[in-house]
Amino acid sequence: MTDPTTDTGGSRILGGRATEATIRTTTTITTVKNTSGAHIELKNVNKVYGEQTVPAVENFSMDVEPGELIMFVGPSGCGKTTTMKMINRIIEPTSGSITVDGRDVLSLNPNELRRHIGYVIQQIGLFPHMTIAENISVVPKLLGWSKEKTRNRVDELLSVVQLDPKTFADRYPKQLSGGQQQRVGVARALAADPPVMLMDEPFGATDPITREKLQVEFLRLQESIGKTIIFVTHDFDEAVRLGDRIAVLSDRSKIEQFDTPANILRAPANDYVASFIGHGAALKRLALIPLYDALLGRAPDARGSATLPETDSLRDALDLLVLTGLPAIGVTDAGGKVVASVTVDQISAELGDDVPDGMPGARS
Ligand SMILES: Nc1ncnc2c1ncn2[C@@H]1O[C@H](COP(=O)(O)OP(=O)(O)OP(=O)(O)O)[C@@H](O)[C@H]1O
Repeated sequence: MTDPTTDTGGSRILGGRATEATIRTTTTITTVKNTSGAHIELKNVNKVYGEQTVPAVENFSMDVEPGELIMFVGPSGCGKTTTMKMINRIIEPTSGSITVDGRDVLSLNPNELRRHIGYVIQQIGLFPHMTIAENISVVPKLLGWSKEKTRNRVDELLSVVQLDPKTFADRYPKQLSGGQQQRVGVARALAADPPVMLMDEPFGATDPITREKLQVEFLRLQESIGKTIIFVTHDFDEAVRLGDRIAVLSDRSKIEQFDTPANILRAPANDYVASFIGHGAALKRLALIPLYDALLGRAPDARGSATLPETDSLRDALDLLVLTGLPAIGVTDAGGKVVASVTVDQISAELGDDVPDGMPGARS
């Protein structure tokens, strides 16, 4: 590998690393590591409620790879929830086919199906008269697990969602904050280790700070568990932050664009998608590019200049450059050694034509 500190042409400081970012920025989705997820396929799925003449979902087709985290984004009433709930048959499709790992969900017993698909909703839905441990144990109990196996799983899951089992297992839901309850909701959905998780605005009811914290935790969790997840949200920024791919939906669940966050930000398919992105697409793209994946300069000679770890994003680097007024920021590797530098010009170069106003290279 080229030594980044001597490469005058700029280099990616950890070239070739199979990162989340490389997965997200390429058009073809590469395999996500550590997946325990299932393949989901929806083909020409329709839903017409009752006597209605207009379908809530019309001819919806989508192929989801094992371990992918797919975000459904769209306005209220466009059919996101209906589409998602047809996968575990909380809502029955009117026509079309849905398969999970090749098995037609319509041929499976609905209760059996739901035990294999974790489900997290905004209203959390914890049972108020049960302790946290009992709430998480609902599905393991249905599956006939022993007391010991269930208790071990509860403790393991509480730790996974960053709640100390000793403190929280025997509390009741009302003794937890909203964010803590939401974590329990995620733990409960994971209890039987389902290959598929459906998440309906799971963080919607939390304040922005808790929400961001839950998102970060959730990403870390997904890195290790690699479930196939369908996640419904109103919030495009949440979709960009979390999704491997985003489906931007309009009325009747029409797919306006289905692609990686980076590709949608770089090239929205139409005005409808562009209106969802709103302002600042370039800045949102910068937040998706970690420094180790960017084309950077040689390590700065000057000592004592500001530094950032390579795992931070180009957006973080831009913020620090603006804040300090420095011409360059050092980039450190996992051992804390300064291995490269980043300047505003390099950040502009990464964006190509898509440079925000006020940065070098911006079109006037
Ligand atoms: N049980 C129902 N009976 C009749 N119509 C329904 C029913 N549930 C949903 N709808 C209608 O189907 C359409 C899609 O609703 P859905 O809840 O899937 O949308 P959504 O995109 O998830 O909305 P939101 O973001 O507000 O939750 C809407 O027009 C809604 O009014």
